[in-house]
Amino acid sequence: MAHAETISLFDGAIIRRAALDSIAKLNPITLMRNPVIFFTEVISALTSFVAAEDALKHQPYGFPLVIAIWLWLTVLFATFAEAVAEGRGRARAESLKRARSETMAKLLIDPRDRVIFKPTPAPDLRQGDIVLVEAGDIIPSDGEVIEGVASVNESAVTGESAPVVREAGGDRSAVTGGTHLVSDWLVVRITADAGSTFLDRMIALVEGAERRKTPNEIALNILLAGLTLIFLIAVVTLVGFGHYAGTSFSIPVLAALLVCLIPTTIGGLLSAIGIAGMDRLVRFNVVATSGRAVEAAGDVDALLLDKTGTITFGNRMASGFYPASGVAERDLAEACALASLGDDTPEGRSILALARERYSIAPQRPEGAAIIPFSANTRMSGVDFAGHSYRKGAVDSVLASLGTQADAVFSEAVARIGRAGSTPLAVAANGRVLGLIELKDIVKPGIKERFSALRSMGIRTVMVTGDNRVTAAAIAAEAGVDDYIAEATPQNKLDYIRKVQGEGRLVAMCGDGTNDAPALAQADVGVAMQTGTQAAREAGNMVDLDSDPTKLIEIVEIGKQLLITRGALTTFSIANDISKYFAILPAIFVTTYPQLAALNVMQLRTPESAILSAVIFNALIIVALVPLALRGVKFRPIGAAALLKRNLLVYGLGGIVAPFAGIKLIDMALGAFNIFS
Ligand SMILES: Nc1ncnc2c1ncn2[C@@H]1O[C@H](COP(=O)(O)OP(=O)(O)OP(=O)(O)O)[C@@H](O)[C@H]1O
Ligand SMILES: [K+]
Ligand SMILES: [Mg+2]
Repeated sequence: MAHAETISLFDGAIIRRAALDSIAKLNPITLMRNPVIFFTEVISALTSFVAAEDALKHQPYGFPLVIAIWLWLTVLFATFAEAVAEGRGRARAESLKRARSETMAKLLIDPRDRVIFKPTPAPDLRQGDIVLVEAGDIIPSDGEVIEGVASVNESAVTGESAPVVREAGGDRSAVTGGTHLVSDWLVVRITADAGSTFLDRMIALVEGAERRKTPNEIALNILLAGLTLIFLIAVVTLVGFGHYAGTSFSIPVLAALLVCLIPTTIGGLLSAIGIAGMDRLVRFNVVATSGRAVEAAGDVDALLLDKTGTITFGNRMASGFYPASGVAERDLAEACALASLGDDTPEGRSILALARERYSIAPQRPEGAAIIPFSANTRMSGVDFAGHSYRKGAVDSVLASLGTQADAVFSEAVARIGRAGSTPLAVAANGRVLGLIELKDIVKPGIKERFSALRSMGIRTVMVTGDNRVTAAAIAAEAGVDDYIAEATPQNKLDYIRKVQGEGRLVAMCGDGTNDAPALAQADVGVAMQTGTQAAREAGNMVDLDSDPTKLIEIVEIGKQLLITRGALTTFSIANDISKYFAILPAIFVTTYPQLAALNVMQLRTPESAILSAVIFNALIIVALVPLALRGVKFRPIGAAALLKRNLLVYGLGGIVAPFAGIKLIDMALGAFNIFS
């Protein structure tokens, strides 16, 4: 999380820029997106006309003018809140922009020839171009490794400076533009046009340029607009009532009353809360492409995880050959090597390496060989040549394809490998099973404790893997997941998510492979590992730059915090009304009904001062709550009901009490300067 440099809540440069931006945001056309504040702007404009007339005819600094100024300030404070939230993201975007490379790419004219290349500026690269990247080079754009193995320093994007391995064929084939190659070379097929690379999208996201209102925000906005309308009707009714009672109210008084009653506090802070949530994720090195996903994370019931590369480190390496009865180990090793000849996955390469190391077997690819590449659906790979056929793959898949069954010795060997948490691959030559390969993998450390933390948050963890049952069970036990599904195809993963969603629950999925992409796209929260494939990273709605599946804990906390903050400030905003009533209503009726003076519980000095104090409080409270909106209300894992009770108490009761104190103080301060005495 190194690049997540903390930006102070009150960074001077951000505040100055936000002050300017908040004025630009007064443009009514853009402000219309926020109905409550737009309405406040209309009221402010109307009051300004009255105030101008009053200032010309009567006194230059009269009550209408002061009210008009504070109504404008209310609008300005609301746009300021949004501008500050955006400014923090912008500061982060600046540091990312520095990573955007203006490098020259080595464009290969003929991908088979790694010697002749044409130097091409990175921005001129198009999807499908093939480039060579050598040690010391900056990777010019996003792409997929089609040849080579190399270590890459991705700190420009992830902040993590330990190099990561990038290689052709497997789940670690994606490279990101702006990162740089530390060793060896790679041939990369470019997968993004200039302007739409991962870095470009990340910059646009943190700048807030791509922010759209979430369905929840739209719903809340509709509710707030409805409340505004109700208060408008109430105030109009009041005018009629006053008329009947022989009182008439001036426009500034009515405007003040109306703006105090409509939910300006939450209206002004709503978008800042959403932006801040996304921003908090970035600080945890998670890039969310949709605000909706962040909200969904707050309510997730189940988390699905891929095994290899997500729960385990994912560098599955061949570690042993286990021949079937009557087969020599060397013959098995040779068959394994032949079956892996065209297999460009890390698993395939590790098998060739082990055969070379143990038996110096290094077969050449025979003339006219037909390569059968690995697919997540068949769960096998192999080669056919000169009437021979070699296959290797998941044990059940290989046996099923041959129509044979395993004998007891073989089954025991499969189980033994599985119990160790390794993956057994069955190997067959010309229809006969010759034995097994063991692929070793390691569970990421600390994962068990983190999963138990998820459990205490009420989230079920389910591992879904293409691997066999025994291995799945062993890894599931080691990692401490609640449940697992073995021998799963991409379709199974998708079906499982749909089933859980069908029960009305929200599902998160963490994965890294191309075969996880459909599931990542279907999940409500799809977290792709940065180490994963391009397809996975595009299908999900979040990318974890640290490739840590247990990061979901932080993601869920941030989602919950976002929902709680919004709820708390809505409660606060609406609770405020009660005390503003007590400030304003006695003030405007006191001449007609002197008995109402009894309602003046705050003992405010004069009607004008009471009304102005309420308006000033109403404006200042927006600014006062900006830090809370940006930082978020602290999330405590104490259960939904307890949390609701606590927040109602703090923000509901606080919302009623705070304005009494605030308005009284402002009234006293005005008195100290003899204003509207
Ligand atoms: N290169 C390969 N050749 C043949 N078979 C393979 C190869 N790689 C993996 N397999 C087999 O296919 C199974 C499914 O692999 P895949 O990578 O699709 O799993 P997955 O569904 O992504 O689940 P996970 O990543 O959790 O293991 C593996 O468990 C293994 O038995
Ligand atoms: K208000
Ligand atoms: Mg996988």
